[in-house]
Amino acid sequence: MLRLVGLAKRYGDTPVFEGVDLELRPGRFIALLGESGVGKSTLLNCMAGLDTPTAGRVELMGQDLAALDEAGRARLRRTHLGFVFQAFHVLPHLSVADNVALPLLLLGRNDPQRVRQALADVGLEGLAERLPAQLSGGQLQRVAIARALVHRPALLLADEPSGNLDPDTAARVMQALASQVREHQAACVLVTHSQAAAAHADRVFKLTPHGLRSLT
Ligand SMILES: Nc1ncnc2c1ncn2[C@@H]1O[C@H](COP(=O)(O)OP(=O)(O)OP(=O)(O)O)[C@@H](O)[C@H]1O
Repeated sequence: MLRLVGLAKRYGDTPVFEGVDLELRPGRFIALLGESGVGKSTLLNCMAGLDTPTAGRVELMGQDLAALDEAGRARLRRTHLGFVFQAFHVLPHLSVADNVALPLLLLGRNDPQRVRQALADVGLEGLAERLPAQLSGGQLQRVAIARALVHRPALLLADEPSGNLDPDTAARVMQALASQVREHQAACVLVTHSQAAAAHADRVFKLTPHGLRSLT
């Protein structure tokens, strides 16, 4: 599903991380902790082919991302990936429901029932027709999560998805991610500073400048 081999990233002369190895199989849920600035978001972006590592290899669904062109990487992402970004990247001129429906439309699917279910999973059932400007930060974050889940991707990459949420809503959102893993055999990489969020994962790793260290 996802394999990282000797992954390294540097900006000019400044190393971010090196020696990152990981193998993630379907149905596995891992949490990634690490100090601010250690490169967790950069690593997630490398996993998605949105950033290019300086060394090493990323294999997604058995394909070496470096061997694909940009269109090939985009196709792979569209089909197999759900990504919750730290900055939600919600489209401002589309309603909540239309934002969440986007991954399905890009795959040529029209499934309002799936959209309703994804919104209900994150507790936004009443807000489908609102525009993003009419939502709170935590509600926007949940739109981003519903959008990442709606097409039932094989791999979920979530960057601090519970960061802006109160404990009850955070637990509900983590539950939505976890059920995607358990019921649909997705794999999930969760970047978080929250121990409560990390507790939903099967394994917890800490990203250090010299690779991933297993904490559990
Ligand atoms: N375009 C860039 N040029 C130079 N350095 C960069 C660039 N983008 C990120 N960095 C640096 O790379 C490092 C990793 O950033 P990243 O956002 O991946 O960290 P993070 O672990 O996700 O941090 P946080 O927990 O605060 O979100 C940081 O030290 C950051 O300053």
